[in-house]
Amino acid sequence: MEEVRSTLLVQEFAGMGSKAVPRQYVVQREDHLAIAATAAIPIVDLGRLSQPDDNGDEVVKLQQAMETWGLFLVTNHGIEGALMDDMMNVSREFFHQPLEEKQKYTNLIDGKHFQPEGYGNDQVKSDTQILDWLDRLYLKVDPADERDLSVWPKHPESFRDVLDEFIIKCDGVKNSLLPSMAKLLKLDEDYFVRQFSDRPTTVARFNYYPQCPRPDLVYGIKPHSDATILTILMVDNDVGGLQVLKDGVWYDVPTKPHNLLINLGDHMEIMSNGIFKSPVHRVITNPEKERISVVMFYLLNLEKEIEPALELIDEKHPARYKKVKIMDYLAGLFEHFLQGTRVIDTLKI
Ligand SMILES: O=C(O)CCC(=O)C(=O)O
Ligand SMILES: [Fe+2]
Repeated sequence: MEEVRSTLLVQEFAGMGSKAVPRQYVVQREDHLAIAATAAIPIVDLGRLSQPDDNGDEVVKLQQAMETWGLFLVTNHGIEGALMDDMMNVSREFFHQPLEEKQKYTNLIDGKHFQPEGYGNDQVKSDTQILDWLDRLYLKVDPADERDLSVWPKHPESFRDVLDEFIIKCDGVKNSLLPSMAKLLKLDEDYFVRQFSDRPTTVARFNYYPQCPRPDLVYGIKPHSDATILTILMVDNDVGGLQVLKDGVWYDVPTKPHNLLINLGDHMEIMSNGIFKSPVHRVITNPEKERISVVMFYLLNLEKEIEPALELIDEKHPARYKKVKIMDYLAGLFEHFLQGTRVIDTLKI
């Protein structure tokens, strides 16, 4: 199908100060601001969780979070507040540059053909598609030899150095969570760490949600679950907007300065045979304030097949998901996202 493109990035449109929003962004439903409450997700102390002799409460909190919300906050995670602030600040500086500067990293080849990496907004596949109210920068960071540095910002000048350090630190957070997750499933402690040993994929995504005159009509990001093992999010300290769906009800996700949010992904739900949950979440817009999030997506090697861990399967606990190659999983992702459906549901047995 011929690609149809919107002519403006969201940030440029928002900057015009219009009180209306273009029709491509308008959602055809009305429930999306009806929020019950704030999600009671736990805060897990990662330092204590990693101490074998003194981690009782933290393990219980982690288990409860993984089996109900699929979401939790972590504190004492080893990333200095100053580095988190730097990462947020250089991201904000990047988005605040003039359009011409950001377009040097565009995600449109020859101004036309969409590629996931780079700066821009949604891939537009038809003129009836509903767009999200965000611009983003999307960078593959692992395997490191597959980085396309032509779309890695050179300005602000410290962007790459800060990101390099942030990547290493977030990787450490991921690696210190995986053994506890495996133990909760009574798998070998290094079960998940081993899965990540062979050229896994990591993607960094910088989301910029400009202020929006009609939060009642427009999504920052439509409902979805992440196609990852897990996702680490650093969200704006001052502006909420992330919401999670549980038992048919939407909840606000709380934030705390310098905490990180951990969001389990579909591939963890599959490998845990449904014991751990990959939450459906979305972002709503804010009429007064812009919002930024920095997100690290952790996937295995895309050539790998995933399935429920064989150790979890027996006569009483049959496999609940079919085996799937990660690459094939990702191939169907965007279409499902647009339809408001989930790839994982097509694999349920
Ligand atoms: O901005 C956020 O808080 C969430 C972003 C998100 O869900 C995503 O990038 O997949
Ligand atoms: Fe997400």
